[in-house]
Amino acid sequence: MHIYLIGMPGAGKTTLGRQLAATLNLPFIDLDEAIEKQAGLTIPQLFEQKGEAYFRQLESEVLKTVSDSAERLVIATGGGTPCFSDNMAFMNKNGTTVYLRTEPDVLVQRLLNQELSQRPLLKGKSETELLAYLTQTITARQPFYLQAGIIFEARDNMQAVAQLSAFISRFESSC
Ligand SMILES: Nc1ncnc2c1ncn2[C@@H]1O[C@H](COP(=O)(O)OP(=O)(O)O)[C@@H](O)[C@H]1O
Ligand SMILES: O=C(O)C1=C[C@@H](OP(=O)(O)O)[C@@H](O)[C@H](O)C1
Ligand SMILES: [Mg+2]
Repeated sequence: MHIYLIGMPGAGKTTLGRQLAATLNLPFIDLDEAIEKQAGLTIPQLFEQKGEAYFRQLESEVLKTVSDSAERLVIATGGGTPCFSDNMAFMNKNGTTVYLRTEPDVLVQRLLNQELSQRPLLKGKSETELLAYLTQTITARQPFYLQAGIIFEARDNMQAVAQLSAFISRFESSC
């Protein structure tokens, strides 16, 4: 049974996922990185050259391939992963899903500190446009995100990892 981190871009799936894996002494997989490896193209190249529909199909396939591992993994998904195909049901069947819930204004501040060119759906947006896009997208995605086994508000990083691993072990022992 794997641990799947889900949530909006900037929620900390990759960052917290890596820390959680180190804390639990489990291998870490970033789904976007696995997709890039499989396609031989970066995420921006995939969107540009093949289009989003192709990316979503590949995303669903790679989610299933990496989940085939007999070893328990911490998997950081992409922001859209739970909302396409049967991915959310698949993840709930194959492990513990954790929704890293973050308010749009916090996401904007984190994302503005970063190079947006690596995130094709956000690229070229001003602060106002980013806030509008994230607010609207959270509303659309929330019905999927809220199917997660655990809903977690990430705060200070080090504390967040300890809290999150305690939540996961409590959740899994109650299942
Ligand atoms: N809990 C947190 N507190 C403060 N900054 C964070 C937190 N989680 C992530 N960040 C920062 O936000 C940015 C996006 O994080 P990332 O892990 O790439 O998010 P995701 O994979 O969910 O899109 C990074 O600069 C990261 O350092
Ligand atoms: O929100 C999305 O649909 C996407 C989020 C990205 O992952 P992050 O959530 O790590 O940015 C990546 O999978 C792709 O650019 C699409
Ligand atoms: Mg990520």
